[in-house]
Amino acid sequence: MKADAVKIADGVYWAGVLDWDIRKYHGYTLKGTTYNAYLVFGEEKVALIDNTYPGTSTQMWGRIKDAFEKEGREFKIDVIVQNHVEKDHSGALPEIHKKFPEAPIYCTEVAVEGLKKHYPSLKDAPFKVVKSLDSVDLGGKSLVFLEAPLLHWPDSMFTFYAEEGILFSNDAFGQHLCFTKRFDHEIPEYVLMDATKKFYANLITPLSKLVLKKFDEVKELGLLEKIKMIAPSHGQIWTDPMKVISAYADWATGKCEDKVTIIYDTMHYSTQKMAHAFAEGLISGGVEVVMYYLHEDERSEIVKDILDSKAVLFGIPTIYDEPYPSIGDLIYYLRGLKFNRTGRKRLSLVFGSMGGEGGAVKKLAEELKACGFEVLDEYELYYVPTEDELEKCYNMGKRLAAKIKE
Ligand SMILES: Cc1cc2nc3c(=O)[nH]c(=O)nc-3n(C[C@H](O)[C@H](O)[C@H](O)COP(=O)(O)O)c2cc1C
Repeated sequence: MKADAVKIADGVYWAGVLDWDIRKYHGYTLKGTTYNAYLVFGEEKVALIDNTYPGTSTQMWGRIKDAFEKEGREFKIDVIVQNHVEKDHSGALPEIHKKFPEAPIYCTEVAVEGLKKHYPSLKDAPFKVVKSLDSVDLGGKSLVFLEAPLLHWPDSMFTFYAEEGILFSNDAFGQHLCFTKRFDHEIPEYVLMDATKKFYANLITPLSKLVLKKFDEVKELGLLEKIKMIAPSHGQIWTDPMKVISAYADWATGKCEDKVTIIYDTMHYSTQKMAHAFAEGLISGGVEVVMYYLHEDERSEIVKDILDSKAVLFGIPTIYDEPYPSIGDLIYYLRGLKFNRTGRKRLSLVFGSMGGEGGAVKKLAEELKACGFEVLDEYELYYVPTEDELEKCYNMGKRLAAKIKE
């Protein structure tokens, strides 16, 4: 298929894939994404950095051929860089290796095993294991590697094109967006930052301490000021790298807004009434409120708002002596995401309605404490809330708003 490559710097091209159609990816809701592959043309060698999801390579090959035509070079990839094992970046590696069997595959030691397990046809491929600050010379241009274990998988690494200051960061700094333009400034800023926040919340939150450590390491190596562009493996390319670096630093250190996320579910709408009364109290106290109804909303959107909320309220009714089960999906997710690793214990209130012994609120509060939330109060009431009971919710919301704004 014919497809155009996009020149992003002198001798550097985006040759990735626009996936218009994907709507769910490991439980993450999205409206399309891109798999960003990049070509770097040195005077002697050409490197391909990362590739695309299995079965989506037609577009990528079209763009690769276009880039070679634009550069007037013989169609030959000399160096393959695989920053990360995950299939959305490595799915075309077996085809690339088949076409260019002599080209060494640069990756971390852990990645070799992972890639061979994913793609048995690579068992005799010429892997070249790299460590931090190893480099490959393309002729007048060099690629420097930086291991990034657990950012976000054990095999992850970054590749830095030193002469132009381009950091190929793989998943770090990415966003699940599918736009026709490739650069940060070519799409609305709110859309870009919202998608970046969602990506951080869902993929980077538990790694927050490692993010800060990596920033220190990059600073100590004197690389931070050399980064002129960040080219991630999903979404837009950052021509303003400090914008996303400082956003990551804020999220990693638990910087939050005067904002509360309320998450609830309900069977007969009593817990919903409570949620709305809490919201009114919070709004009256001057904080922003975001509301999620678990019956309709899903976890990858919810955690995006938890990331910059100082408090999170959970409302759940009792069913068969237990919390209504939709909350279980979120609780398991929150356990894994470990929001307290951002250096902030988010405040919480837990509430709900019941019709007998109840108990859902207490059980949920215990779960939330185990997930690192500071549960300030619990409020469980019998069946449909009275006006007085709703006023109590309102007042609890207002008091929480005052505490948040202290
Ligand atoms: C199938 C079912 C099972 C229930 N089991 C319990 C229970 O074990 N203990 C209890 O206190 N209430 C139980 N209830 C009562 C609800 O908790 C009560 O109706 C509550 O007001 C529902 O809140 P909601 O309107 O927010 O859904 C049950 C309700 C239903 C529909």
